[in-house]
Amino acid sequence: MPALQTGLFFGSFNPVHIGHLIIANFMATQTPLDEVWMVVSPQNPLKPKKSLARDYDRLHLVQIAIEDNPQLRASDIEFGMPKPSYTVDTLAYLKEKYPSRDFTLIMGGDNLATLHKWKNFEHLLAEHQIFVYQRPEYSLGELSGHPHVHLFEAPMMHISASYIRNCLKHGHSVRYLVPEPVFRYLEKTPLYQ
Ligand SMILES: Nc1ncnc2c1ncn2[C@@H]1O[C@H](COP(=O)(O)OP(=O)(O)OP(=O)(O)O)[C@@H](O)[C@H]1O
Ligand SMILES: O=C(O)c1ccc[n+]([C@@H]2O[C@H](COP(=O)([O-])O)[C@@H](O)[C@H]2O)c1
Repeated sequence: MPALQTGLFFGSFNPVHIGHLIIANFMATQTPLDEVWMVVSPQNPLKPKKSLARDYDRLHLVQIAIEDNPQLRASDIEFGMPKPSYTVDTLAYLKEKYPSRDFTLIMGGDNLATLHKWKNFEHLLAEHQIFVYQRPEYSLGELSGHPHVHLFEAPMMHISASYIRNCLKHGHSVRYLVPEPVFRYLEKTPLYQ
């Protein structure tokens, strides 16, 4: 049987928003990938931990955002691993745990531009394909010419989790910026006030 092609979309998802979901769905339906796992990172090595909601709250928001889509899955694989989360270590663990899957990394052009700062990025690139969606406001950097880097033009929303947290902090509505179940959950449970 051919290996299942699984895309890994890593992020803090603090909180998940429609910009993330548009990318996950695009990659699951318009590329050779069979499915996309949204991997919730407890701590990004290059970002401050400040204003980060608890791991399981962020995971729950991703779960309720995608529960009706069989091609998308929320993953807590990094919760039990050493912090901060280095992607190369997570991939080594996943490869061992799921030998019948091929894992491809999904990232935005902004992340590709700083990939040379990631732990063992040469190994990451040698072992895995990377599907990159272009973000018009960022240049791609030197690694965009690597044979394992594949560029895609996906629909893009100009929003970020920081913008959403800021709206919530000031009591502004985030309706339609996040999926409806996430909006309803955040109304009842003020994670970012
Ligand atoms: N609007 C968007 N469209 C496409 N990709 C996005 C968008 N916002 C974030 N991403 C990408 O999604 C991944 C996970 O992002 P992350 O969880 O850090 O969200 P963020 O919205 O960038 O958060 P923050 O504003 O807190 O930095 C990253 O690779 C990031 O580049
Ligand atoms: O492995 C690394 O060295 C590394 C350095 C920076 C970021 N990452 C991962 O990349 C993911 C997306 O990063 P970001 O900055 O867009 O939130 C996040 O899950 C991080 O754990 C990984």
